[in-house]
Amino acid sequence: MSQAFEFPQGFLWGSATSAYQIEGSPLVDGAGPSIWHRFVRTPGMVHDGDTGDVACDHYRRYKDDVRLMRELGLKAYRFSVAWARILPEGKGRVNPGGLDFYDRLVDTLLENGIEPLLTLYHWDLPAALDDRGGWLNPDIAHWFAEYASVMYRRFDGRVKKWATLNEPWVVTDGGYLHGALAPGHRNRFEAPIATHHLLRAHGAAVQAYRAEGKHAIGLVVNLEPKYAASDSAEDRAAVRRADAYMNRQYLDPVFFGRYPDELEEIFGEAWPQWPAEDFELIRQPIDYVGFNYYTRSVTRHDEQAWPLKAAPVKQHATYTETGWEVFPQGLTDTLVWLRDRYGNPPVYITENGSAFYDPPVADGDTLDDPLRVDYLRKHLRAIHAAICMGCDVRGYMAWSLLDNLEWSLGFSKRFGIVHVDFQTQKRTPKRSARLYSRIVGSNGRAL
Ligand SMILES: OC[C@H]1NNC[C@@H](O)[C@@H]1O
Repeated sequence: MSQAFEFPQGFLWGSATSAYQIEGSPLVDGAGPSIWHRFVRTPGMVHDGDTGDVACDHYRRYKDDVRLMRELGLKAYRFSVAWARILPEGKGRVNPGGLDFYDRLVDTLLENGIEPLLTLYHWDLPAALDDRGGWLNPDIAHWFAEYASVMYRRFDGRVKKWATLNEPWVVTDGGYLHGALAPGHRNRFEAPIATHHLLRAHGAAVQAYRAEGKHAIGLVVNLEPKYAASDSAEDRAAVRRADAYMNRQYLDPVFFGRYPDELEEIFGEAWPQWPAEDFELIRQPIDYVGFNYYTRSVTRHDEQAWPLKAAPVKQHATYTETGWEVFPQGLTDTLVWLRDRYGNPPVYITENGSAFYDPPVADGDTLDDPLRVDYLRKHLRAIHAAICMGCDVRGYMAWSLLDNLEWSLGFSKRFGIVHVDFQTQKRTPKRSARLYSRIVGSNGRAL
């Protein structure tokens, strides 16, 4: 092992999942339906008609999965809570059965020396709130803060790292602009409204945490660095629009209390004006940034590309099964960008991983996944390089612990470092899991 890639002492090594993608049992023990429980039943919206009705059956198998994390030597586990298990109607009546499940999960993690990192919202809005307009209803900031407070009071003694939202950009772009994700709207007037209400909900939940919590709370964003396809003014302007829309649209309001100027250019008449007090709520200081990294985009001007007038340019490179270029340098570049633009905030890589075709499970207890091994090694080295440049990166959560439901792609794309046979629910660590275990155990020296 080399000292070349040793990470700082206390660097937090773990893995990540989300409720709807792995739990199954969506309506048991008093839970209410989520918008994904509905969306997967919309013909044609999810690959092969796959649903989260069973998924990885984690709701019932969580003890085995925690044992698997312990055997891999993981120190932390990032998971999300299904809001509709806690508040079946999204607000008002609290469901003891839902709280009890997450009690069991958190206690099992702690008994196994694994730190829980809890995300309050990972896309599975209670359907009852969607019936009231969901992220388009300004009252959702209060509904979300009410839900968050129920969770803080129950778990803050055991959970020390909270996140309000996972990837608000995906919620808005997928759920309200392009319609590929729940609730499946395609409306350029709704998208900025959903964005703003997501940010207000984030701020309200952080404000509630400051009144009730004693530890750390942050926001998880997906960031995708944009590189100009040429040095032309058109392509550089396209990069600015794409970067504003995907990367600065959420962090600028949180850190600066304002949206990037490019968004009014992008949305035009559909871009609302918001009252100043909203930004005072949104810009509540956070304790860390959760950064989900997968890929970059080489971007050119495209007059026909709605609404950004920007389009990706394919590269001569390795691409994952989800069509994402493998580009570890983008992770280093974006960490440096975060350091310089937002004052070097503490950052946890809350998701990073890759979907590649996995051959059928080999005999014995490991499945070979060379492309994912290569992706993992190169991206961890990219993080190490950023740390050496002074970026305050404090942890890494591999996406994902398990193969799971990749939203509208169903079970067709496998991100897990552990293979799941969805017929038998058998878990089989892949070679990437074995490597990751050695990296965790040596704090990076095995890289
Ligand atoms: O596409 C891979 C992952 N990206 N971030 C959000 C997760 O829910 C996805 O599975």
